[in-house]
Amino acid sequence: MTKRLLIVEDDPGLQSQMRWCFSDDLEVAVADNREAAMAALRRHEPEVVTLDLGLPPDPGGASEGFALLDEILRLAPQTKVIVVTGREDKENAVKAIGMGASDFYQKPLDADILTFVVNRAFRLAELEQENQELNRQNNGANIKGIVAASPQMLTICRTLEKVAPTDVTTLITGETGTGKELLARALHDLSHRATKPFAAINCAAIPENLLESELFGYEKGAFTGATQSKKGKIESANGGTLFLDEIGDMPMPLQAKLLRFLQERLIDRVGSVNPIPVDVRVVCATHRDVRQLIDSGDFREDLYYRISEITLDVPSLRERDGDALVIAHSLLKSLGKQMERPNLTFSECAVRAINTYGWPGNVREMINKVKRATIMAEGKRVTASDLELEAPTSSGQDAINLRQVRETAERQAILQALQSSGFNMAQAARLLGVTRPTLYNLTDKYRIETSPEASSAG
Ligand SMILES: Nc1ncnc2c1ncn2[C@@H]1O[C@H](COP(=O)(O)OP(=O)(O)OP(=O)(O)O)[C@@H](O)[C@H]1O
Repeated sequence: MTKRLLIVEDDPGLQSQMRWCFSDDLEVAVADNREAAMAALRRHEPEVVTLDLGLPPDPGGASEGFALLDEILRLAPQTKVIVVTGREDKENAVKAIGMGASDFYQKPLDADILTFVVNRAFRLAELEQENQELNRQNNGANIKGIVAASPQMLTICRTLEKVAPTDVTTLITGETGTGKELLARALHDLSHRATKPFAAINCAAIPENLLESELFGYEKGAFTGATQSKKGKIESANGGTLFLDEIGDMPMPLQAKLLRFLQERLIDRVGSVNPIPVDVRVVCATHRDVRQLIDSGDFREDLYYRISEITLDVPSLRERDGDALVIAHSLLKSLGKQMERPNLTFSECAVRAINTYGWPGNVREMINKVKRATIMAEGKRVTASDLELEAPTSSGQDAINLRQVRETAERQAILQALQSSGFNMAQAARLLGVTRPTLYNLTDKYRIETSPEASSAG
């Protein structure tokens, strides 16, 4: 991306000397008074501004320069402002730094030093931007491995953070591929048990006759083939967390045995009469409707109450506002890196397709599609067809002129950014690549509500 510099200088001679210093590498705008400088700031959004403090109507003093410095930092606080002062004007330089200027430079002009100071400011701006981008990717979830921006998932993450340090038995429900196991691992990682084992077992994947010995272990000679004793999953999780996936598929006889374990915290290995005490935190998950299973007599109600001291209902991807795109971006980045295809981006049609598709297989399905696209994409742009998705028709198709197309797209992008950021204006502005004041102007212009309540009511 081209770097942009704004030179605020009222002396035409100095203006052209400074322009000459930089115009090869940078996009340079020049302003000779406060009003012109603010207009240029809004228009070009320069990362760096050099600001001569002695501007008209106070060219001999610094009042106008300070007023402008203040205005710049209020409108675009991330801008790196280098104040240019007179030869012996240390006092004003110090005052400007105190107000938030990032550096100062004293006249007379020395091209080498000025270039050095300006480049350093660009580097600083770049680092700050990278840092912000990293924070954005760390996303609202703030839990390792979980990418989320939707208010629905952020609420789940905050609940998870509160529940994790406790030992309460937690039931995680949600469609397949929504991230139930990921959340179970996060519960473990954020608990005091984090350094102890996390043992997972999928109750639906193991034949009924083997599940009991898998869970509870067995003693030597307990059955044909039991040539030596073996610990079960529950025992191997001792001190840590036991994750029972697809608990809704657990056979009835084992439900009774599990209930006894949850009540007494003792296990009986198959073929043993000596109960063994085990200290585990239990987390269960299911994609099935447990209430329905209870009604149909396939799940014990007493066990249900035991395992659901806290329930986390994970919404499907299509129910989460803005998550699909945020997760897709994150996957494209990580898979692109893994497959040595960095710097891939989604085309506009891919973005629309990701946002409109229903994702029946949720995040797991998305991983497969993005993986495929990472392999198939020609060039740097991933298209909807690389993702094996249908490209939805452009929403601007029926618009009668370019302005309408632009406004429709702008409005949609703003709504999307607000939803993705949980209506955090600073974060939404960053997502859109505009300043916060610009975003406020745009939400006013399009009469977009800036709070989640108001927007869902509307
Ligand atoms: N919010 C998320 N951010 C990043 N990765 C995610 C997210 N949700 C799910 N995933 C990834 O998607 C895949 C499926 O998630 P997971 O296995 O946790 O789903 P699940 O609900 O347990 O599925 P199932 O019910 O089929 O067992 C995993 O690779 C997981 O890391």
